Amino acid sequence: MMLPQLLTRAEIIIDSKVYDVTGFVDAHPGGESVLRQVAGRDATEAFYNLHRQEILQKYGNLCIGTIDGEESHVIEQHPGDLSLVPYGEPTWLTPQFNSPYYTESHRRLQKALRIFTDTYVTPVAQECERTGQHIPQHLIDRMSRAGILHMRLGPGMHLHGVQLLGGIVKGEEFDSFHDLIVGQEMVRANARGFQDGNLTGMIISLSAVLQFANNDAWKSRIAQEVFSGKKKICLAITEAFAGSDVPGIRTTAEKTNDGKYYMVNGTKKWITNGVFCDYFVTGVNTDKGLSVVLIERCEGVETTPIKTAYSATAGTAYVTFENVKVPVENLLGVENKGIHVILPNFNHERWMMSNAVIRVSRLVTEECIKWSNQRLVFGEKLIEQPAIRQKLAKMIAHCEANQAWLENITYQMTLMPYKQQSAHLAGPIGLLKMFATRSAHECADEAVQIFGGRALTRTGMGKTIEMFHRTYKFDAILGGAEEILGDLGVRQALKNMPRSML
Ligand code: HEM
Repeated sequence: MMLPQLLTRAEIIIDSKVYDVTGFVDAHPGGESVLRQVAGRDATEAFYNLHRQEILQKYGNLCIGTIDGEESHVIEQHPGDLSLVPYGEPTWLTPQFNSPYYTESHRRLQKALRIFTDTYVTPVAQECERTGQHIPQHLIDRMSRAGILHMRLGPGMHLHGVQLLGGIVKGEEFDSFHDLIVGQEMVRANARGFQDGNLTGMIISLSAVLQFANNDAWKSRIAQEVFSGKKKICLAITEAFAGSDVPGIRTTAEKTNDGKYYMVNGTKKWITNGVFCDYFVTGVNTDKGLSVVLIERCEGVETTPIKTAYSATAGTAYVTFENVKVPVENLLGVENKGIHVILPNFNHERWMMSNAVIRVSRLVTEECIKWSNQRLVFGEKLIEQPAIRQKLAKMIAHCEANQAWLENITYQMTLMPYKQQSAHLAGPIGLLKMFATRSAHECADEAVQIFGGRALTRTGMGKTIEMFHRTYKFDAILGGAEEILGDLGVRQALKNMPRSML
């Protein structure tokens, strides 16, 4: 329909608002001619067939007015808002549903963290993912002040007395469901390389220092430096020679004659955050077995970035230790019994990875539901195709099943003392992570088919799908490959099988 003469050739209407694109046509990523073709017309349908509402929010300065007597129909999302897309949120955040697990304290944390993530984390995450820059200090400082660095380690004494997000939740009341919320809210920044670059190394290594340091004053110093954001720490276990096969590592630590130092020699590979870390919680071979020592960056420690499928913002490193002198006080746990330092932390790491990939699978599903309702093909919306609805059904089912299983395991974590968790939950957590990444595989595959060519480009409407399809394998490999974890789950279950059942 041609619109009133008051529109000049470079003005268009989208959802009852008038945009003057005169100064924008040359810069339009979709080209100049498409805009000229619709100039002077209502371009609502053409626009939403190819763009998201967030683009209009970004280019809000082009809007010069609203058509008299008309109202906008498309909802604008603001920082902190819940998604209104069906299945866009887990059921506990869907008003019509109930949940036995979440208290007011959990809900307060969710709200505050969503605003924090939308406002401060997402813009930085998107930029770092694009440029490959490491996480900036100002964001680390802001997270530190809000207690987010403490929270990301999960429940524990380290949270006691800490003000969380300005005091809305007490450190003492923080449990595994708060932990679940922190993980699920922060991954909504939707930048897989940054997700790991955002100090994931700290989560999986500082916990070992807190639990196994042999000197309290030393432990407090390291913890204070890291929680304040002044120093960065990572876990250095895997090697070119040994991935999930931890006992196979070759990095050696030999005691000096005076017994005061270890001389460390060897290499580590795939070390998340290694490029920008000050401390390395490192697996080494001592004379009779595996030990874990904290190595401070010094002469003899070299880190080189490894190019991975996700952005360099993760700081993934190849690390070389050459005659590195490490004080024996930096030993964590007992010499030659390092496996007891490494194993307990695997549970939280695997649970945390499952938590994240389950939430991102939902985000991908939400993108597909939106796109299917937006995209016009052969004169009708994509969602009119039964084949598309089948794909969405499968994706939704995977997301819902995984979230329910995750919440069940998380509930057990809130009640079981630490020792019981190791005995009873290592297997179920392994199986959960295995299944969550199998589901991610299914969701990534279906999402690409739904988005078509746009799922193969790093910018534009399909960018979330492109990234997920390119990176979900990080979750299927890191922290224990699917096959290893499935096997662990079955072996642990069989340990508890009574002989009388034979
Ligand atoms: C205020 C109006 C508009 C703005 C601010 C705008 C902005 C953009 C931006 C930022 C992109 C890059 C893709 C992305 O990041 O998603 C893009 C792509 C594109 N735009 Fe626009 N656009 C506008 C109106 C239109 C209209 C009315 C049409 C068509 C009639 C159009 C056609 C296209 C096309 C064909 C692409 C390439 C998209 C693809 O291949 O997926 N744009 N636009």
